[in-house]
Amino acid sequence: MVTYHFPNDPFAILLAPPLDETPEQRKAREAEEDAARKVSLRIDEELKAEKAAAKKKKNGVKVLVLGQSESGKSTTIKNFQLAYTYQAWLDERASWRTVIYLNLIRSVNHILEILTLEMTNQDSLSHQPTSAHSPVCLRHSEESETDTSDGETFVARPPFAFTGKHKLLKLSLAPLRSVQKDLEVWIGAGASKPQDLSTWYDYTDAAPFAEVERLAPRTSNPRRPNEFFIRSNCGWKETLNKLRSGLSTSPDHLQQPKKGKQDSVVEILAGCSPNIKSLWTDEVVQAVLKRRNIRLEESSGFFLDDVSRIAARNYEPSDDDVLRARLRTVGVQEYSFKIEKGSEIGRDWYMFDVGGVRTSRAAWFPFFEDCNAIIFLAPISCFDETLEEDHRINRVKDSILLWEAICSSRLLSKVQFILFLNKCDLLAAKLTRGTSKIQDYFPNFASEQIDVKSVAAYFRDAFKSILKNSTSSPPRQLFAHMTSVTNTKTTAATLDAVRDTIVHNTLVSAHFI
Ligand SMILES: Nc1nc2c(ncn2[C@@H]2O[C@H](COP(=O)(O)OP(=O)(O)OP(=O)(O)O)[C@@H](O)[C@H]2O)c(=O)[nH]1
Ligand SMILES: [Mg+2]
Repeated sequence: MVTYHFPNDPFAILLAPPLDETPEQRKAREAEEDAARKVSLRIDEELKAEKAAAKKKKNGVKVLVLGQSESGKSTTIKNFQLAYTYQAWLDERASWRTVIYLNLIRSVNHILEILTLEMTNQDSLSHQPTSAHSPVCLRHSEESETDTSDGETFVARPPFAFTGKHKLLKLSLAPLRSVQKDLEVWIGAGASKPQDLSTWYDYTDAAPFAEVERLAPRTSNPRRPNEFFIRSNCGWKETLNKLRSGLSTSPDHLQQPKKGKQDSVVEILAGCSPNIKSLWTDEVVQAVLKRRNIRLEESSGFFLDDVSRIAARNYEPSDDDVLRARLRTVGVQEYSFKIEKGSEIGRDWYMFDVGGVRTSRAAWFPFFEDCNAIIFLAPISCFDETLEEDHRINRVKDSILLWEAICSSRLLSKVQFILFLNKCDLLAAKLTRGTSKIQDYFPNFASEQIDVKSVAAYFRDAFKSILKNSTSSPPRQLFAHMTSVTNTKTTAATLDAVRDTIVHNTLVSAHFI
């Protein structure tokens, strides 16, 4: 029997093995203690690694990419990936295939819905005795077709020449509706539409984070709820990882796609490909879309022109496809890059991509704390459009309100601002068409010349004067760029300039220069 001596140590007495411990019990105890020691060592190692990562991050450059939904934030980050971490980009590229399928199928289903509506309306009008031999009468607004209430202006429009071909196309492409539903479940939150706020009695706030900042105590750090936001499993990086591993991104395990489901999507799409092409190139369908002022080719996630290539069984997404693919960001997604060129070679960059819909913006605030620069995207082609989440609000006006709040944030008073006046390619197309007049939406626009340059200059001045009037001291310089971030060539040059600006200003504020 072993005798133990505990000179007045109550803990040692408490933890001591029983005095009558048998050799077997001792062996089991020692094995248990050994396992516990290993766990403790592993935890120590993890804590050390976390501390090292936090220290490294402290020395890195932190950039927040902000702007309303569909302003091009994720696309800008994709450009950074392309330019600075091409291997990671390549690893991820194939996973975008499912998202591109969904983008394509959504466009097809959108056309089918409109076609069905138009055919039904025309059918019911043609059965009315007065219109049997006369042109179909439509209300002047492009959307309503059958309302004959008093006081409306009506214009006579020739009926569309629908034939049996359109009925057949509708029938043969009908399975795509359930494929879309499957893909949406499969992809998860990023595939869903944002919550519709337009039926709310009150307008929602453009910058709900301003209220969070106002309420935050000035002395305390607005601590980041790290685990929830950064490791949020609904960010698109996680979505892509799951798509790559063939798992459902839906939290509901009952919704897991059956094995081979992706193969069946590929098969259905390949089978539908000729009919999709026939639908998209059909003259009557094009006329329907035109009359309704729908320009699918300018909306996000447009792939109808590439249907034969994308619906091929061996389809692999190209860089350009990935850049044009649309997946809504939900939560906040962190990206890290190492600068591979110039004097700052080896420096770590951390970029944060956020969800831009109004209801997501309160979640931005915790990331304001220690950021060095903000890239703010304002899509200026949207001067005549409204927010998807609230059709009462003009998109450029929303961007301006958002910018005002960011400029007056106390926490951001020392942060470098870089403005991307984005979607200049779409602005050019819109101005050339001449269907919308900028003065109808921004009556102060006074330039005689109406082109991309003058419109961009008008908005740049508006953003600049807001920054100038904000309270920061010393006044900050605004670096504004006209961009079309789906164009990788022109964007690469902009990103180099942005990188140099951010690095320079970060060093200046750290008193290194
Ligand atoms: N033509 C054109 N399309 C663009 C441009 N910038 C972005 N897009 C497209 O617009 C869509 C939306 O872009 P995203 O980068 O996903 O927008 P986001 O700001 O991240 O949107 P949220 O994640 O909802 O906040 C994508 O399909 C892009 O390909 C541009 O400059 N020109
Ligand atoms: Mg995004």
